[in-house]
Amino acid sequence: STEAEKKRWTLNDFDIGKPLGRGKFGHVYLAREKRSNHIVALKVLFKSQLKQSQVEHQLRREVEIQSHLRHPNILRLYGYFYDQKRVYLILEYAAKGELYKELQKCKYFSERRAATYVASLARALAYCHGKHVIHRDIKPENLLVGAQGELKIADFGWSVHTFNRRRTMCGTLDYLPPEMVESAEHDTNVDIWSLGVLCYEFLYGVPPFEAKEHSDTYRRIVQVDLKFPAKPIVSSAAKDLISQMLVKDSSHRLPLHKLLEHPWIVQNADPSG
Ligand SMILES: COc1ccc(C(=O)Nc2ccccc2)cc1NC(=O)CCSCc1cnc2[nH]ccc2c1
Repeated sequence: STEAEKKRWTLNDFDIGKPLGRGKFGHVYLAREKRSNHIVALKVLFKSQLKQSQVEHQLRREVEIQSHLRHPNILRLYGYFYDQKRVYLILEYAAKGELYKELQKCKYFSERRAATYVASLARALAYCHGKHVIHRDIKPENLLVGAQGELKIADFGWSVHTFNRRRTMCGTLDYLPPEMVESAEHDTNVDIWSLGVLCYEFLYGVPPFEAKEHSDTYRRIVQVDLKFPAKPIVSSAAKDLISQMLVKDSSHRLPLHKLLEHPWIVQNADPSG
């Protein structure tokens, strides 16, 4: 681990800048580490709220996992520190912000842009699975964009924030695979399903099983009621890839290394990611 992990950081090591957003457990600020002038995102969590939600162990486990993850498409957790009332997470700052805002702005992405994002996420997930880390909750709200336009899985504390965000994101179940909706146990193949849902949303601007009522979304997911709209026009190669990922039996979903060899990815993804 680098010196960043070992050092005992304090708030005095940072100049605090503008707020970047807020979650249930606290706010995130742009910050600059004074000695190195390194720009980071400083996430401030209130111990009182962590305690009353019994998530301290969750946070400790997550900090432990994140401190070993090093991948260009996974947002870094450089370190953490705490004072009397708060815990501070020193996070990588993604200069181009939240992907879902970009998706809302341009409705849907070109096939090249979608394939480039899907390929970089597949590489990041393969890296995580290699380290036995799964359920990197990959939906647009959890993806940030770095200075060079590269995607970063930001992972807002998946089981905590996402639950919180899922409720605040008007309770979307859209990204859950059948086995999670049916609350069976899940494995790394849940991430293939979520990546398939994401690929669909990148290309069509809406998730594949969207419905007005929760119960309808639930039914569409467990029945894998997959339909491709006539507009926007999407290549059959893209539809073929999505159809191989959104498969009910998790063991029959296209594995990540096969995804990276799929013609649609090979022909459309920018290799630099
Ligand atoms: C590795 O990442 C994380 C690791 C852990 C946690 C976390 O809170 N865990 C937790 C909390 C409580 C209980 C249990 C677990 C959160 C993140 N990541 C984020 O929160 C991303 C947005 S903050 C950063 C950031 C960067 N770059 C930006 N550019 C524009 C906005 C923006 C925002």
